[in-house]
Amino acid sequence: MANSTFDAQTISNSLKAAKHQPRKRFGQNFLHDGSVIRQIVDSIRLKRDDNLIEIGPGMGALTEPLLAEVEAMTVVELDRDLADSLRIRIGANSHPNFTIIKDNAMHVDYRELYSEERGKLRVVGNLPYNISTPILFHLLSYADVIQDMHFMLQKEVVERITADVGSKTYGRLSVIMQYHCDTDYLLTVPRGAFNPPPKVTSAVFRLTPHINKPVVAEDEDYFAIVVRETFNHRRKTLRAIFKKSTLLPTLSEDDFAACGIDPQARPETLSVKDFANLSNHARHLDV
Ligand SMILES: C[S@@+](CC[C@H](N)C(=O)[O-])C[C@H]1O[C@@H](n2cnc3c(N)ncnc32)[C@H](O)[C@@H]1O
Repeated sequence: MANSTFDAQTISNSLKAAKHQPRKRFGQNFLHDGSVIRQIVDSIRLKRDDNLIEIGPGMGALTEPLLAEVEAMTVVELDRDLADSLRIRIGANSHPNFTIIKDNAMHVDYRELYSEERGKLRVVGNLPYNISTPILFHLLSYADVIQDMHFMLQKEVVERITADVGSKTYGRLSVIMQYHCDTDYLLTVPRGAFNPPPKVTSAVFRLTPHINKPVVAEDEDYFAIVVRETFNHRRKTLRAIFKKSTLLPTLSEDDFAACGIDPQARPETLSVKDFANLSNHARHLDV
């Protein structure tokens, strides 16, 4: 496919034509760098019959090149003005398989977009940074109907999501996301690729929900509490964290040994499997 026609001038003209002032409260930073747009679209490796969903299409910088690659696509846009101008620009009538949902992505029931015939969802979005983590958690609750997700977020958040155990950025977000999905850092995107430029550098990453989780927490809510409580005190040893916490039981040497974990270890050295072992063991003990 030819390079995207979405250069800085096109976006700037589109914004003017739509008399659209980027709205801070909706996290509106529009992509205008054609080569970045092409790299993002290529990284998704779409097939014609994919069930593609874009969150926050904005002025359509990603939407148009994405739509060129698939037979059907649904977009979810909160800003009604942008959704209306997208309908006109893309010509929803001439694209019977292009659907615009004017709604908050946090309120969408993604299960309704799935069917055996359409297949699992492939979700894409240059996400509004102000609500990025809640949107990710909302989508994780639909992991069984999602094939994969490609998102752009602040580089710092992407580094945390994709961090390896033991690294400086490994934390709660890494463990929870990696419990549910394979995570891949794909590309770094400079501030200048957007209009207006955001304050920080961005990055694109892929989340692929596990079909069969390699590690199973018997109680996922309790697992999330263990992860949160331990990383709230990431400088302390696990022995001290469990002793001090009002939500977790005090663990004996035998308890730690049963989980195969050194009580002197600190949270960032624990793998997802270690956290699952700890929570599966601790949930049976009295606090
Ligand atoms: C960072 S902009 C990206 C726009 C476009 N995809 C691009 O790359 O140029 C985020 C987009 O998400 C929309 N948005 C913000 N909050 C939203 C929400 N809760 N649900 C759906 N869309 C939202 C904004 O209006 C905006 O169009």
